[in-house]
Amino acid sequence: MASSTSLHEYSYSNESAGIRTAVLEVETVGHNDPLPRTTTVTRSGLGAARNRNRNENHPKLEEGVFLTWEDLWVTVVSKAKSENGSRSRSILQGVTGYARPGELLAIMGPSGCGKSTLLDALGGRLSSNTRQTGKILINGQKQALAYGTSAYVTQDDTLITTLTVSEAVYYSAQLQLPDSMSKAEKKERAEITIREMGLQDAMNTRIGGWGSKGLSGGQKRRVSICIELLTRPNLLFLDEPTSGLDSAASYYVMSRIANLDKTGGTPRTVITSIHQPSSEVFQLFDNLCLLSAGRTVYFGPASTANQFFSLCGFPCPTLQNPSDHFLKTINKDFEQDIEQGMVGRTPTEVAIDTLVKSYKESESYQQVQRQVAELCEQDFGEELEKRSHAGFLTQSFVLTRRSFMNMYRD
Ligand SMILES: Nc1ncnc2c1ncn2[C@@H]1O[C@H](COP(=O)(O)OP(=O)(O)OP(=O)(O)O)[C@@H](O)[C@H]1O
Repeated sequence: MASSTSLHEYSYSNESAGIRTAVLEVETVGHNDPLPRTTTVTRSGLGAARNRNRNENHPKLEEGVFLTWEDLWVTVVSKAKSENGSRSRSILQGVTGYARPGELLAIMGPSGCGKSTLLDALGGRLSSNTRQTGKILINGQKQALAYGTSAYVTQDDTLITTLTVSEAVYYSAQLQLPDSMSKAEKKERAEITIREMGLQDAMNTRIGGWGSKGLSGGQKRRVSICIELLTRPNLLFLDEPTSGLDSAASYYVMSRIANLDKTGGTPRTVITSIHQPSSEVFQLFDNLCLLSAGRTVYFGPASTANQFFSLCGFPCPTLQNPSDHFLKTINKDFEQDIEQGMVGRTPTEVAIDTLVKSYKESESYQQVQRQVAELCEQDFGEELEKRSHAGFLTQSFVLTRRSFMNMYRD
């Protein structure tokens, strides 16, 4: 049975709190489902989010990080001229979006479309041969990400293979957490974080590497994430956290990440780039940013992306994973190949242009603009505070100990 989706939009307001919330109901029938599934997407802004915080005791939303980027361009400048005679190349071309506390934003697109560049730009990690224009605001202000408020998990695991999981995480805790915390507190933080990532059974297993078997690939990814979570960052960037993992391990890693802020404390803002999520992993995303050659094909609730593609004339075939369909539709790497370079009967280049143009004219785009404007105007008070870390002497002592331990075991 072909799937069909219908949208119902209505709004309600809370006069006493001065909040108006728009609700988008997406009703999907298909995939052999006898009953329609209804996903409710609250298109609320900060006001409603804070309202939820007050009314449902949602923990400390005010301390969360709201990140917005507007008309963001990133250009690479090289000494050699390219084929068209230009010395610069635009990797990101005017992308706009936002990320909010308690939500997981996934950045998807074909290889080389600019996913890592967008993450790097938002995390303030662009390399020196790039130029960036556009507005990136943290809690409505232009500010650098203060120490301890954000963390970035890179694509590669750089772990010391001779250490066990608990040693690796505990050493990192001693290096990152402030001297004002006692050893017992640091140990406890390390243990809680290990449990958060579901690694309690592997605590005493050595990480392992070349020639010495240790953790699986998925477990290593989780140790890397654990280490970055020790400072309890409010903003978490993940570059391809599931690369090299099978679908079961990918789901496990992503579901842990998606459920991180459900365990109490300040809701975390999570932005991840991801290559090819399974449909189960895709369902974990709150928002989706789909890029093609540096342009936005879609930004909005992940649950309505399918509807957007259908409306543009590229419906997802029955029983096909939506993310596979999106990527197949906008991947022009194999354009020379007639079979691959056509979407149905439409050339990929034309399909991408249609989607980019349709997105710019869509209600989703208007909604993103409104949300970004609302977040930019909001008064969030003080800038994010820099957190203190371990002093020079502590770090020297811990690093020396860790090196000796590594050399002895190696
Ligand atoms: N500092 C740089 N100097 C030169 N070219 C760069 C630089 N950073 C990125 N690029 C180029 O920009 C394009 C986008 O790169 P980016 O790493 O953002 O893509 P991606 O979508 O993350 O790819 P993948 O999924 O393969 O990791 C690539 O063609 C890359 O070679």
